[in-house]
Amino acid sequence: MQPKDLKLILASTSPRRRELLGRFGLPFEVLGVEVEEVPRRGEAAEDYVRRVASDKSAQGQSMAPSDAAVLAADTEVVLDGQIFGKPQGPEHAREMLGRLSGRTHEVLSAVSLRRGNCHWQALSVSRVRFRDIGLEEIDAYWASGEPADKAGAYAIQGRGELFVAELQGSFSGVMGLPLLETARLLQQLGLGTAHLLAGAAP
Ligand SMILES: Cc1cn([C@H]2C[C@H](O)[C@@H](COP(=O)(O)OP(=O)(O)OP(=O)(O)O)O2)c(=O)[nH]c1=O
Repeated sequence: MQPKDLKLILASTSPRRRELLGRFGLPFEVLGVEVEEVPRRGEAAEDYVRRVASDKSAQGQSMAPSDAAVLAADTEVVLDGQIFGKPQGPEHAREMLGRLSGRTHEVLSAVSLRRGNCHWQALSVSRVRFRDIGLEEIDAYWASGEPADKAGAYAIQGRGELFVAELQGSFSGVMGLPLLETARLLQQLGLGTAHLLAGAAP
């Protein structure tokens, strides 16, 4: 049973997150948030994603009704400890994908949930191995428009899967909202897994 009067808000502009949260069949509203996404000097990638996800949910909470539960997330690609955000243009995408080619990187997705004074967080870490990618392929991929707004300049849920030789971890986490970790956080609101598995009535 969904707790009565639960108002759930997804603080995100990402269509991927909307689609992924939508899989549970829960009613929720979406609020766009925009926070500064700049790692601090010496900040570890894990601390950075957690901080940004937390900033997003805090900003969402400041705009939402006071009794609402607010969910937000942040996803970053990490190679050799370096954080790859979204590409700023074709050169940047070429550089990122060139460096990811033939290597294994991590995708960190932090999820943050707030209600009232409570704050819960979860982190999903996945390892993704790319096959070797040619320059011609990178340019063709950029021209598709898919990499532009994605961390690491690729989308595993789209054509970018053609680069993926191996995935260890969470497909939804790489895509932007790890569903297992999100479900665990939603339990804090009284939403059990059985409720999420059943989905809401159409
Ligand atoms: C690696 C990867 C990332 N992404 C996306 C997920 C995120 O939308 C984006 C990373 O940027 P984020 O800053 O995490 O999110 P966002 O700016 O798109 O949305 P929000 O409003 O919630 O802050 O990259 C994919 O869609 N597929 C992938 O395979």
